[in-house]
Amino acid sequence: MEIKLNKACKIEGTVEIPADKSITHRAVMLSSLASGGSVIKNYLPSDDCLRTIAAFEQMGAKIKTEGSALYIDGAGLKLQKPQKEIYAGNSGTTTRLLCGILAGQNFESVITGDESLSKRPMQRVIEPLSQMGAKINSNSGKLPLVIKGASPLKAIKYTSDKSSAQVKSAVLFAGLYANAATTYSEPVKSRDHSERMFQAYGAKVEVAANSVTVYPAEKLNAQNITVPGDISSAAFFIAAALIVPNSKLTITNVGINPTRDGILEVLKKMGADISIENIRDVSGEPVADIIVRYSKLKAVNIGADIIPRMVDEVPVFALIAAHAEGITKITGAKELRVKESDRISAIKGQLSKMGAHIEELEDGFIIEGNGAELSGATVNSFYDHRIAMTLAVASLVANGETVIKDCECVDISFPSFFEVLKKICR
Ligand SMILES: O=C(O)C1=C[C@@H](OP(=O)(O)O)[C@@H](O)[C@H](O)C1
Ligand SMILES: C=C(OP(=O)(O)O)C(=O)O
Repeated sequence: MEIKLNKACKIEGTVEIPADKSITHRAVMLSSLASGGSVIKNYLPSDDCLRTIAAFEQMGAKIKTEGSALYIDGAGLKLQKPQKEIYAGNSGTTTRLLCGILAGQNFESVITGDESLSKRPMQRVIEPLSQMGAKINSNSGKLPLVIKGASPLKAIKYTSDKSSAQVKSAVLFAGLYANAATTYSEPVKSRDHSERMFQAYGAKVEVAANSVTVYPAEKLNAQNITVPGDISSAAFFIAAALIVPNSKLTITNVGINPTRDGILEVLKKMGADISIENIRDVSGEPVADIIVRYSKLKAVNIGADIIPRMVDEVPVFALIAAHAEGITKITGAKELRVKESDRISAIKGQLSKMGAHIEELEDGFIIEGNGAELSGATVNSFYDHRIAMTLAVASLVANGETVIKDCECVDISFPSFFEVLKKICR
């Protein structure tokens, strides 16, 4: 699906951001592994989360949808062997977290995915889970994966060389099936939704600065969870309001978990007019309303210490940096090369086509913001939802028409993106 967009006069109004993708995945997984009936309110019905739901239905969880809620009758920690392979679609989170759960089962299972997912690295989960005793065969570290679980798994102390919530969560899930406490350490703390939610479902977890210890569990307790809005989805509208002159936008129900709020911290440093109001707790996650006004921004340098807190926002941040005064350097973002597309190369290529001054680094970008005016062009999303949405926001400040290819990929994380965008563009 090709989408054509034109320059916006301003961004105005109030939007409620759809539910968090990371939290929806985890809530479906933990509810499926729990004993009894859980309710997940305000879940995200995006393609990636639907893959997770389908996977657990295949393994014995009974999942019913009613409006924006999911009713899950858990299968317990020991799942049923799926009758056929599990298709994870485009979703890295489904695949990697599932590996941790399948490692602890008494059966062999197979995970496959789409073309993009089949190119993504899985050795990062194969390695710790193999140390724990699972037997995993792969296509040179890529999908399809054949996972033969072991019971119990062997507890390990694992130090990861990268900060990845997916690897961490895979090890934590496997730790529920281990013979003793399992500890995972990482260089910079990655998103901690798993740790928070494990505790809510009754698993024993100890959290230190950059490490987490999980204890074996006999059972998990069903829960009622409300999923907050996704800051990674909100980031596109924050960006739009910041760079389109005369804008003012209120974004309600945004998760502001401190392991996810790097984008807000960096934008404030750049001089962004962003206020965070009505901070509250929703099912153990901090949530707020965010008011954003068009702002004159100054360039900053960001690196490996903050990237894990804004990893999925880097593409749209690059666009914002192209509107700041001065030169922004982004480093420590090499992980972007192994997401749904090579996001460093995609952003450099497509924003350059629109007239931005961007240099590509192995692990980031150098972006010259001074007065670069964007022009409409025909650009490629590479079937990557974050690239499609970044280019849609870029079109709002570009002269002339922008044509974005293959926009159906927004369904991966934000199916209503273009409707919401239409509502706030004047
Ligand atoms: O755990 C999660 O829900 C996610 C972790 C991040 O990936 P990595 O763990 O590979 O950094 C992020 O990019 C992804 O969108 C969701
Ligand atoms: C990288 C992403 O997701 P996943 O790894 O789950 O495919 C994303 O949503 O930007």
